[in-house]
Amino acid sequence: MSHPVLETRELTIRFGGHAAVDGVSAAFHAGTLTAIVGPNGAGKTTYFNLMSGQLAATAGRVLLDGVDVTGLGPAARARRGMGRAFQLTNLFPNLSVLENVRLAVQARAGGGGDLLSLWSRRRDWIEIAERVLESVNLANARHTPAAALSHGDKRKLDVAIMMALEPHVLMFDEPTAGMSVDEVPVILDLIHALKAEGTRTILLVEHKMDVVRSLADRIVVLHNGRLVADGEPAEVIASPIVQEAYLGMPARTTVQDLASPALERAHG
Ligand SMILES: Nc1ncnc2c1ncn2[C@@H]1O[C@H](COP(=O)(O)OP(=O)(O)OP(=O)(O)O)[C@@H](O)[C@H]1O
Repeated sequence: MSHPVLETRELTIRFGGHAAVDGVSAAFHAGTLTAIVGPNGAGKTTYFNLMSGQLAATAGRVLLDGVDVTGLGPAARARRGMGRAFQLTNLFPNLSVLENVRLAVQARAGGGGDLLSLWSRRRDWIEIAERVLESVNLANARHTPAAALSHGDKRKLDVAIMMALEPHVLMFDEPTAGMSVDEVPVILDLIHALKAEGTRTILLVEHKMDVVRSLADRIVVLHNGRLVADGEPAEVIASPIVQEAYLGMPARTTVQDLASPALERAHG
């Protein structure tokens, strides 16, 4: 098998005495979409934050393309090709959709150079930005200020900005959360298309099991900060440890989302 693009080794973070992520080792390969699931508070978002550099590990390591990036912050990891959607902190609220994406394209290209060449390159950047906006179905809103977008469109813009940076690792934190029914397929189709390219390493935190089923090549299950299952979707969903973890979880979480027929019977 090829070398992993992204890898965590015994990755741990403690808040006070509590290990929110506890010795998690996993490797992620190009062309694979991995869904990270688990009950509320399992440590999924914290694990994402440790991989993207938003949080610093208490122990363990993160490797990106074989390089130890544990000590690097989020910007340095982004420059090495890690993209994370749905931070919503990347948006310039008063700039148009197109300007937001154009700035990301420009940042990727490296904004340096003299004014004249900047000006001619600016056209190329705008063209690339337009193409990215087409791909997320946001071209019609190109002149709308980011602040005026619907929640769903803000999420699409966030994906567009991530795409403009041309990451080879893509992390989606609950891509469909807070989206209207008609907005959901656009984001899912986009993730499908990125996956179909077959070259990217895609990670997804997702509660909705139908979304996980339709997208994931592999499921990693976290429970109390620990990795408790890792494998093919059908196998993982059927495993006793997953059923136990989900049967034991609080009411807010969606048991039926993870339900296999056996689990449904247990609940029915
Ligand atoms: N900055 C922090 N300080 C203290 N505790 C934290 C912090 N961030 C997360 N935690 C704790 O770490 C645990 C894991 O939280 P995390 O948000 O990663 O879980 P999750 O699996 O993403 O949950 P959800 O599905 O509800 O989003 C929780 O017990 C949470 O309270």
